Amino acid sequence: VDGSVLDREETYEDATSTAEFLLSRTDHRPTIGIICGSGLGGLANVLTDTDSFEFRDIPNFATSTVPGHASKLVFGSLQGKTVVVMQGRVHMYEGHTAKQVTFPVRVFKLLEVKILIVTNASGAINRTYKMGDLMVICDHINLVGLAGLNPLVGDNDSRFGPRFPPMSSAYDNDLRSIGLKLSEELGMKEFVREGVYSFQSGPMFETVGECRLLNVLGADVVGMSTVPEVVAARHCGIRVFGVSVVTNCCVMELDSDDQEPSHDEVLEMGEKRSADVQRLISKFVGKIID
Ligand SMILES: O=P(O)(O)O[C@@H]1C[C@H](O)[C@@H](CO)O1
Ligand code: HPA
Repeated sequence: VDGSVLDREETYEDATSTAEFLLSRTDHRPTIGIICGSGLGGLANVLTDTDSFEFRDIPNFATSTVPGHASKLVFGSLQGKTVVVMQGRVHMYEGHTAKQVTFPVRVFKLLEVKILIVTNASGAINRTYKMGDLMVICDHINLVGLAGLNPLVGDNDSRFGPRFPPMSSAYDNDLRSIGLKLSEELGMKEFVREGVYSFQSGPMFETVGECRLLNVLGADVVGMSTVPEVVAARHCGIRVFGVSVVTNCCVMELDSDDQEPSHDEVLEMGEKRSADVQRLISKFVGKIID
């Protein structure tokens, strides 16, 4: 597959050699990893004292082909903490396997990252949500993973985690409380929600019937990423905090005049909210004990 670098299952040894590659080229020893969603990579630009690597120069990393995903791994300082930021991510719809998409998370584990912060763009299923809202993710619905396309399928390497990991508290309760309290302190209460992210593989946006189905299932938003990374992180014991930017409202009625979603609209709204996301995540990093 174009852009994919491994044609076999990524192993613990692959992750070890990638981690060693990075550790020999930076003095940073991050305890917090951050993955930036569509239009949200600006966060990497507020780090200081940075060491930056193009994904294509990192052994075993895949490269993103999606506009709005810079494909850089940036180490640096943020609010007095050492962090590693993926400025952009790769998605399964680009042709990568779930294991390739989550390989960076396993490398984070070997770098001794303890907390993963994930951001993404999503479409609103919940009819009370508005474009531009931020949603602290409290749970996910992994339709793709439930159907068998997930990074934990295949041999389990117990050096990463157990064969049967629980996912019932995937999004850390304490981290969510800190994030929500902080959003109030920052005057964001009016547009910050807490809700459920549902994952579909993409790259097509959803039909009306699919949106209605997701609504019945209890989803508040839908997107095309994040969940594989969260599954891999929880498997290896990394705590997770997630924020989704509602970049568009899903079309819930056939033959309506509602605007159809487009990636341009997603990027535009992602960039509009990017300063707020940066502010929230930066202060959050400053507050948490890693
Ligand atoms: O990486 P994220 O989940 O933020 O990207 C979303 C999902 C698709 O990649 C794209 C659709 O516009 O944005
Ligand atoms: N659907 C799926 N993924 C998305 C959407 C959407 O409406 N908006 C941004 N990412």
